[in-house]
Amino acid sequence: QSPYPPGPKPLPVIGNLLDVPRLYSWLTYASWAKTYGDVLSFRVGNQHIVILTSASAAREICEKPIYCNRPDIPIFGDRLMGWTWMAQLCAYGDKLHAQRRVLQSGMRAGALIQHRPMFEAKVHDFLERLKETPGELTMHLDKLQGAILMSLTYGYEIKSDGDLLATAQEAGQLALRVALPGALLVNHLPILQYLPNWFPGTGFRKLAERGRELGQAMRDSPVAFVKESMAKGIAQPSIARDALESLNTAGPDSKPSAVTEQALRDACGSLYLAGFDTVVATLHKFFLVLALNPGVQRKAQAEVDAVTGRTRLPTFEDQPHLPYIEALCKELTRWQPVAPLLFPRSVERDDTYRGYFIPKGSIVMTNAWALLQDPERFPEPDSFKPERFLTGDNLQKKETEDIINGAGFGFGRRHCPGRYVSEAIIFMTLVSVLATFDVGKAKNEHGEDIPISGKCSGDPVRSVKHLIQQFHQADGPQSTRGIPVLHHTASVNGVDAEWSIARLLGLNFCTPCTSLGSFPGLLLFTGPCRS
Ligand code: HEM
Repeated sequence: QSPYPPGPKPLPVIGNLLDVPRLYSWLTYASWAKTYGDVLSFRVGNQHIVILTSASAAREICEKPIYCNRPDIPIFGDRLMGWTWMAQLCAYGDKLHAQRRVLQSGMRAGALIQHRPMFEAKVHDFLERLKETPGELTMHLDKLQGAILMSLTYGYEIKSDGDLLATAQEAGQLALRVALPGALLVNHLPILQYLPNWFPGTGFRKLAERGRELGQAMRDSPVAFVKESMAKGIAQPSIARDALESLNTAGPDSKPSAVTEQALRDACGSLYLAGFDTVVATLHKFFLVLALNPGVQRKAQAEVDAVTGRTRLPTFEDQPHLPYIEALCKELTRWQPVAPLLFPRSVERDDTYRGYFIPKGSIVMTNAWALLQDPERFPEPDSFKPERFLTGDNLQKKETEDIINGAGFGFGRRHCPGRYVSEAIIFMTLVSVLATFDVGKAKNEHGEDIPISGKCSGDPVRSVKHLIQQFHQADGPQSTRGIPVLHHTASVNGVDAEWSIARLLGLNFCTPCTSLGSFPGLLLFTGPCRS
């Protein structure tokens, strides 16, 4: 048998359990990579873990179908919550292919053009709310992303309470509650799921039951809403509407990976949990970047102002004329990545890669943080420098972009299907905020800046928590920039422009985080979650 990929020497029974830090595990993996190379492995108990630290290895491995499963998390499994229908947790195979067809068709760059007015309108609503209560930034960002996802997926406008969004939000909170490391013993001792209900310590079954109900509601109610709206002829453009229309017009398709109504329900029902925290965390990061880098903020504002003449809000049509903003968006993906170890894969059967044996059931993770922090490719990697994307020949640019996309959104067959959606939301929010707000550090009672370190928390479950907590309550809106924050009912050229602008002095964030569960001392499943 070929050797396992090299790695630190394991102890008997526990393997490398004591070598894997709970905090900043990606830093440890990056330093191991210097000794053991870009494909290294270690063991925790009898679980093999492989860490990839080069784009070439990540591309090659993540493209192979046998590396495209997700590790099992018992609470989400079919005996408990039954959430394995969700795209992000789904086994690799026909069901996933059908879902990904729905998602890729509904969220490809071309398909998103019809949603641009909606993105702009939701961002304008956000500006209004931010202007009124800048200290509530977190709440406003949550509302922005919630409203966009419900509209994009179902053409649904959120109401105050008890609506479809509430179900998705409860499901998001539950996902966090049940999947956080140490939250439920059953995730670490899967045998517990087979115990009868009366057995002490099986309280997780109640949560599982609620999860099952929410999962069902998340899949069925919104699609029922879309069908009803279609029957009345008032359905707004959405991924679900377009997919239902294609289903109605297409002839029967007997391929195992054919799109069915169930695939469509599953695909659409996955989007809130997959696309919420990742985008909200990136937008939080943007505000942090502005507060930490006044020079970047001024440059970006100057570029936006030159295009709009400071008489209107920016639009998607302005995008080709905003190269510095484009570079800023890329740097935002690179700097302090939201998913430093991407989402883990599990290996379906024994394999040999570059002469190394990778056993069935191994967990494979890509150290995206290390790829995006490579000083040869990204000099001074700790600094936030959009300029790094404005130079270089085309070839180098292309390679760098591939790395940013792969390390930001995943390599290979299970890469993020929501990349273009997040790029559109992030672009529109960035330019609109830059046009209308100045973002700065909060002041203390003596009027002095409260320092922000910009240091990221090392907990893989909360890698952006510290970034976010470093903001402080704003001291209220103040007029500065003199650009209209338009009501979304107004035309983009500003007929009903309201000439009152807020200044953001400081922000008060909650704690979006970036992974869903872990082994004792080891990240098991990296993905979006909330706290
Ligand atoms: C800044 C924003 C985002 C980041 C950084 C991000 C990142 C990721 C990553 C790293 C993966 C795993 C890829 C892999 O395993 O190779 C993923 C999967 C996924 N993302 Fe995103 N994502 C973002 C936004 C979104 C949005 C807005 C949506 C949808 C509206 C979305 C939907 C999904 C889905 C459905 C999957 C699961 C795909 C699968 O397992 O086959 N994501 N994302």
